Amino acid sequence: MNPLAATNSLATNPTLAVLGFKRQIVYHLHFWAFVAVAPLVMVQWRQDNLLLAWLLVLFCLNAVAVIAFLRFRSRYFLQGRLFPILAVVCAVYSTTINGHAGLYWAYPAAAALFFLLPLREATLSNIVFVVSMSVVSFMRFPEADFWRITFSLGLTCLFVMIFAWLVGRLQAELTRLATTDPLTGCLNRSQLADVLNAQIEMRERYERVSSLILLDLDYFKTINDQWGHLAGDRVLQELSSRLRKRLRENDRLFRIGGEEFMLVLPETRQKDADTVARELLRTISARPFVESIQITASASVAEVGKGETWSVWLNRADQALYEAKARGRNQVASAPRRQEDLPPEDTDTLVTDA
Ligand SMILES: Nc1nc2c(ncn2[C@@H]2O[C@H](COP(=O)(O)OP(=O)(O)OP(=O)(O)O)[C@@H](O)[C@H]2O)c(=O)[nH]1
Repeated sequence: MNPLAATNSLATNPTLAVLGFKRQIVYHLHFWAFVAVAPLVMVQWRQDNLLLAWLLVLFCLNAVAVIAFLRFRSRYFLQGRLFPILAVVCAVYSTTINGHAGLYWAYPAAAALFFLLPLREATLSNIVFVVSMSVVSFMRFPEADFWRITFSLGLTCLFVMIFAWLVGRLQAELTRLATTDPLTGCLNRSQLADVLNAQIEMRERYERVSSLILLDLDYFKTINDQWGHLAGDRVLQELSSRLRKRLRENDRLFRIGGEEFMLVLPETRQKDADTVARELLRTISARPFVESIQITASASVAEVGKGETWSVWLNRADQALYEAKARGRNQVASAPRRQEDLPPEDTDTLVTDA
């Protein structure tokens, strides 16, 4: 696998894009660290620092292994944990035996921790690192140098930590913006295939059956025409919050079109999803929305079938929704299930009204 592939070609969803960039960072970090450290093996060997030379050999071998795993297996060798450990040990040991010549490597090592480890882990590791370097400096250098090293290394860690924290927040915010609909806060279509595929996998592997509900407001165009787009927007916002109130924590709510929503209900059979869909329609029609707007919705329910792809599953639900609309709206239609997906006691395969 080419670790750059995820960002050279367009990633299919924002989560994959972030993973692609993380892989690139890990890949480049190990590559350039290898280029910088490999010549030092010879230097330390010639100076008879055999232990340090072997540690550096280990460092280089780990870099090669990480690069190879990323390229050919698309995963991290030992989860990328060996680089930070070896970098810190080498920097501390090298400073102990080589003085200032070893100290200079402490700064890139401190920065690398923040690129390779989760923020909390990197911060804790760096505290241990700075304290270790301070102890070595105290024993090895004059007092003025000890203070300089402690503060300059501590400040370097602080700056990189702030930078890593901001990048992490920015990444989380961009992912949120890319995966949710700004009007309603529901998930958008970018996650749709992943979420449905995860349910399909649960069905195929563990026989755990999920269902989806498609829900579409009836005659929404007339709301916009009569009360304006702003009122229409507020109806959509209130609708999503009413839907959310009825859902379980594991359920996922998508806005997949203008006034069309999709709910994914893990571990829920068609019969139970049908009950939920009917309740949802009741919560929509029972109380008026903003500006006393009275509205209804139509819904369809489809349980995932064995061997089905997500697009076939969604298509079955789509057909059933069309059926609910055609039969007069404000009702639930169950997508017909294939014979092999039916539990023995269940013969309810027909389209049913709310
Ligand atoms: N206010 C608002 N309107 C939207 C938004 N997205 C889509 N729409 C409107 O939703 C309406 C959808 O109209 P149709 O597809 O004809 O559906 P409908 O009027 O609900 O009719 P049925 O679905 O057949 O019951 C269109 O007028 C769109 O302009 C949005 O974000 N905000």
